[in-house]
Amino acid sequence: MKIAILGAGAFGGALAVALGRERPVTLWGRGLEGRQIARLPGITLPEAVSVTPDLAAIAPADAVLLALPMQALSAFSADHATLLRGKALVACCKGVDLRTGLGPVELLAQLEGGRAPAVLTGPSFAADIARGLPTALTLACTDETLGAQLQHALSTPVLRLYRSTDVIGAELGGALKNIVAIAAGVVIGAGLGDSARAALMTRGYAEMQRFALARGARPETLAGLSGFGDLVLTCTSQLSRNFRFGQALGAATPFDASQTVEGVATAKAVAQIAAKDGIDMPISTMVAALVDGTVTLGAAIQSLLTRPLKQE
Ligand SMILES: NC(=O)C1=CN([C@@H]2O[C@H](COP(=O)(O)OP(=O)(O)OC[C@H]3O[C@@H](n4cnc5c(N)ncnc54)[C@H](OP(=O)(O)O)[C@@H]3O)[C@@H](O)[C@H]2O)C=CC1
Ligand SMILES: O=C(CO)COP(=O)(O)O
Repeated sequence: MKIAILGAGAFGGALAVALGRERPVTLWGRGLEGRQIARLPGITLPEAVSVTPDLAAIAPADAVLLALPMQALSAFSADHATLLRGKALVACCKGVDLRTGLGPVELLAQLEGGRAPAVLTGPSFAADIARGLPTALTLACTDETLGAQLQHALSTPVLRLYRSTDVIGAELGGALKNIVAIAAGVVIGAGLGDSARAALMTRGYAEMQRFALARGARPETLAGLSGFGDLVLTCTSQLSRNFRFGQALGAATPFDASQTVEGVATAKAVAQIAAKDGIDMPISTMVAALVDGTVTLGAAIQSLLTRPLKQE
């Protein structure tokens, strides 16, 4: 299976490093030249990685990994539908498209004549993958045969892929945990303490399950790497941009706007869907309001703490 990766940011670059240590792989990024990845300081791409700024160069690939920010995926895949047609597409982004309310797999499935798209998601910081540290991810695809082929093609001795057919559960776990990570960052930034963060994570997980199950996800997927696993990682590490963004919000300090923080747009998308479908999502709704500036930090905290007492 010939593999191409689209997007030479942190995650695309890290996947190229990991796979390129084992097999040939093509990495495309706009304006990409040389063997350094701007978002991965100190990392050099292995020799087996062919680097190109020319998208046509990925034409021979059988499998294409799309490591782009979620909000760029819809336009990008539509613009390059002809090139992507017939290939095994693997979404590597975490989020919900704000315009359509769709996840990455659902967006890619809209391309005509395509094979069942897959999603690669789970607890994995690009910096860890690029350093060759052990990582476990979920590869979800409704086509079991293709899923197994991708699992083997994309696993390495230190990058272990677990297979699933629950693409909705896998993509929603990765999308929703970013919202909770922003909220966890707010809790820590505002000085509310580790106990409050644990409570927030637990109630956030309940919220993730409520939303994902309503959309057809399986509970065990949410309890796996792509849900619970990534929630724990992202809510507890300073390496997470979503967590750091929330922390800055909670502490009222500046944050580098050039960073990709997927939870911002996804919180808005999820809050809209939850309101329309009548799903109780207090944390996501509050994060959406907070990032929109329609509620103050004090009011957001107060609103979550004064919800009616209920059974767990
Ligand atoms: N970083 C991580 O640890 C992990 C990230 N992910 C997920 O991977 C996805 C990508 O994130 P990440 O790599 O970290 O983000 P980065 O900000 O590091 O990189 C994003 C890349 O996408 C490119 N890009 C943005 N918009 C477009 C577009 N319209 N057309 C073509 N290329 C575009 C950027 O190019 P340019 O620089 O030219 O703007 C950049 O190379 C996210 O959904 C994230 O949640 C998943 C697991 C781990
Ligand atoms: O998804 C990630 C880890 O699994 C990366 O998290 P951030 O996007 O918050 O940096």
